[in-house]
Amino acid sequence: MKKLLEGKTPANKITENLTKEIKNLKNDGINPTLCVIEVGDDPASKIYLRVKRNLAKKVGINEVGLHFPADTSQAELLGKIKELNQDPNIDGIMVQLPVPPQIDPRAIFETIAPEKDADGFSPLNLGRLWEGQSDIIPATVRSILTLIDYYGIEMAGKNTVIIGRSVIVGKPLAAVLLGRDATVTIAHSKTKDLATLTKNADVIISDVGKAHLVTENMVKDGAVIIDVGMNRENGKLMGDVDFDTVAPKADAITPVPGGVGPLTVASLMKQAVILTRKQHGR
Ligand SMILES: Nc1nc2c(c(=O)[nH]1)N[C@@H](CN(C=O)c1ccc(C(=O)N[C@@H](CCC(=O)O)C(=O)O)cc1)CN2
Repeated sequence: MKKLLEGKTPANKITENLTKEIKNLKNDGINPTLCVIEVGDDPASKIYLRVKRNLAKKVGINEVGLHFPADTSQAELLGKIKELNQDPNIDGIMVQLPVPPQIDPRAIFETIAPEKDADGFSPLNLGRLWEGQSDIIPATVRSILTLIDYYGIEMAGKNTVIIGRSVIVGKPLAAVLLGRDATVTIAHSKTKDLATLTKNADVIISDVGKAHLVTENMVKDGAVIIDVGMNRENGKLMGDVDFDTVAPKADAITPVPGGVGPLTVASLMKQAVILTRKQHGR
């Protein structure tokens, strides 16, 4: 392995730049405000929300946290989102996932106003990615692009296999990488011979949530491997890629933890500032 694609250094750089940018906005009387909604009491979400709160404070974003009990109805949540859509003091809105089963995440994505869509999950913003718009994009996708740019990975003409077809990572990532002239294939649970695809890939990006999914015999020498998976095995956090055996073959590979993950929250803050600028005509 030639390069370890660690996320902390580019995340710190984003944080530094955002701090300066927000200071300038505040000097002009603009106070970026992000509303973060939690429904229920998912323990992992609590940790991510704390990280979001702390980073917002660090860079100078005004974070408004709202907590709803786990039995909140979809109608009640959507009603609150509609109110926030109309609130001129709120620049960005996001609802932490997962939400309780009585709430359909798609209804949330469809209700958040596209111009306040901090997660970049609204159908309009997701659709615009296929037209080449890439200023409002899901945080994980932005994080992957940040790694690609920071480490100077050229995507044009690269055979790129994305494993996972989620609406919030796999599909938008395909749109954005097509925009970078990559040759993109999306593989998923019904894909017949995953190894044949991955063995021919210059870049493999996995977001499935299955430990040891990508093994050494599935990867060609010199491939770039980006692992978005987060799995716990005997208490240990690991990605979808068998890091120890795949890393020696790879030209570049993300660690898990420490790769895409640390960039996710910084990417959300970046997006909150982009939304703020747009709403204030900057
Ligand atoms: N509305 C949203 N909900 C969720 C999102 C999202 O982008 N929007 N993503 C995840 C959770 N998440 C942020 O919300 C998140 C996930 C992982 C990390 C991270 O730093 N991971 C570390 C490991 C952390 C650990 O030890 O558990 C890493 O990979 O190195 C940050 C944020 C689901 N919900």
